[in-house]
Amino acid sequence: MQTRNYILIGPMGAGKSTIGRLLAKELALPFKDSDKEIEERTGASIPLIFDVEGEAGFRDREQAVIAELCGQQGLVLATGGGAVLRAENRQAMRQGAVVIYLHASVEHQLARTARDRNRPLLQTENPEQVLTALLALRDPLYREIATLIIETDTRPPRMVVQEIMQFLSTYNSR
Ligand SMILES: Nc1ncnc2c1ncn2[C@@H]1O[C@H](COP(=O)(O)OP(=O)(O)OP(=O)(O)O)[C@@H](O)[C@H]1O
Ligand SMILES: O=C(O)C1=C[C@@H](O)[C@@H](O)[C@H](O)C1
Ligand SMILES: [Mg+2]
Repeated sequence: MQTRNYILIGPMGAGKSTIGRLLAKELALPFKDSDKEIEERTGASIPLIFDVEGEAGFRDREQAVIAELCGQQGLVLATGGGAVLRAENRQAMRQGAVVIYLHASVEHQLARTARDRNRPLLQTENPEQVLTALLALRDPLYREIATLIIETDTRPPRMVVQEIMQFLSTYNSR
């Protein structure tokens, strides 16, 4: 049962990194964060990678990391908000994994990302407009590969984890 991967997808500020870490503790599985993994392997921050290589360069690095981590077993993996953009990533992520879409409204995404300068796509005059456009484009892609969708606007991280665990208790015993 514990050999499958548990993959968190969803927009910036949905809580993938925060909830992924807590969920990994609950499941007693190793936790990986594709954004962190990219930074460690590149030896550069995400903003610097975007500056030097552009978003396309970042997406190439992201694809390589996702392919490798999805090839492993028994991980909890928090992905970046744009990891679903490439069909190759969607295919790799849905392969034998439980894919959990953490949903958050633009209002909550905005509040949760406001003070963090580490997200290059939001360093603009109007982050609300950017988040709205990104969610419209990506929401169908998140839904396409989701095993489970959880609303995070009204639930603190621990409650989100509890809900995931409740779902898994029936899903894993099928
Ligand atoms: N359910 C929640 N309720 C309130 N605050 C939350 C919730 N989930 C996460 N947060 C807070 O929102 C901020 C962003 O969370 P986090 O970094 O986990 O998002 P993310 O989905 O990993 O974003 P990214 O796609 O940019 O990596 C953090 O400060 C975190 O504490
Ligand atoms: O939503 C996105 O496209 C991104 C989200 C972050 O997790 C990082 O992967 C990066 O800042 C891009
Ligand atoms: Mg994250």
